[in-house]
Amino acid sequence: MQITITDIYKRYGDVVALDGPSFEIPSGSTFGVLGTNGAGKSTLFGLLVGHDRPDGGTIDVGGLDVEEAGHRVRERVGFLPEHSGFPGSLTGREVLSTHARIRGLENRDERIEEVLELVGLTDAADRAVSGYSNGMGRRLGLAAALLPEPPVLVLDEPTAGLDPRGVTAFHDIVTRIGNETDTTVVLSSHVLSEVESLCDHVAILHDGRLHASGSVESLCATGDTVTVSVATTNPSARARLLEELQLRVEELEVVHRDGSSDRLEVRCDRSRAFDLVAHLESDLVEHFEVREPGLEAAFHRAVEGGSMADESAPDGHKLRGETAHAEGDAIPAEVGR
Ligand SMILES: Nc1ncnc2c1ncn2[C@@H]1O[C@H](COP(=O)(O)OP(=O)(O)OP(=O)(O)O)[C@@H](O)[C@H]1O
Repeated sequence: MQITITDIYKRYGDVVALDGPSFEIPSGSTFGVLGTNGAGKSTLFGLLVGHDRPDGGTIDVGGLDVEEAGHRVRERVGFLPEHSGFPGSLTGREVLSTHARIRGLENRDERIEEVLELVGLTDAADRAVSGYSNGMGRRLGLAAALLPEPPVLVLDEPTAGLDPRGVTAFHDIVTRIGNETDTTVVLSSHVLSEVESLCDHVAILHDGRLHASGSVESLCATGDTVTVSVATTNPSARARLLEELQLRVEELEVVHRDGSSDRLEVRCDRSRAFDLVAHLESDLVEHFEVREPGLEAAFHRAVEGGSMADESAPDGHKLRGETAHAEGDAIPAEVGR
């Protein structure tokens, strides 16, 4: 089911949370909404699932306007909010049974078994939710969202706070949903590697504005830089190597800034990559890895490059880059994992 977002505005008092982004979410895609903290992702999701009303613009879900046909749209959209909680004394199965009753689902027992199996909670279904781990709680929330077989699934930071096993389990479920159903999955995340592996399309928001959207493949293909990760022999070797590289390689950008570690991550123009690698043949270096620009580079380019509205501004007042600014160390720290 296709979703079309057109010139959507939302403000909270003086804060403009969404400043007119427009983009399409293709039917059946797994779509990532990316952005810096406060970019407007959760606000957008709140509007998309009909929990809140926009101050301007429209969101169309499969031909229905969210504002005009709120109830019918909500039937089409399963939602896993960023924070969800269930009464701890109920078992997982009882939680789902309550949700199914509220939704008026037929064949409810059968469907409950199906979603329990899909999210890997069959064995834990009769345990009280108070004993569930964080990851199990998230999977139960996903099961509840999936119960009515919605054609659209919206997941707000679904893996935030999960341990690596929980993250992997969640990824497997989302991949399965993507492969085995026509569901349009819309998710937000700060972990770019996660979005790159799960999603086929993305939108990048910053300060409530759209900075890029399209297929992951097309966004990643436009990079002209390479990233080099270097493990040095110790932190002082790291400092010496960095000093040497900065002297010898033009326009070197340091991606990983932690001076107390022996790891160094730098980015440079593709044309300088040979120079860079030549200087890594040194006894300061344990090993290194050269990476093609991925979604991480596309994200930084988009955030630093200005919004799409700036590019198309007819009066020329809003020049590319004028309104956008990188938020110093905060961006690599948040998204560069
Ligand atoms: N209920 C609210 N009242 C006031 N301001 C709000 C409210 N909800 C969001 N905002 C503000 O709107 C902006 C967008 O917030 P939002 O939560 O949508 O961003 P986000 O991209 O989801 O951020 P994060 O990645 O940190 O979760 C922020 O400046 C935030 O402080």
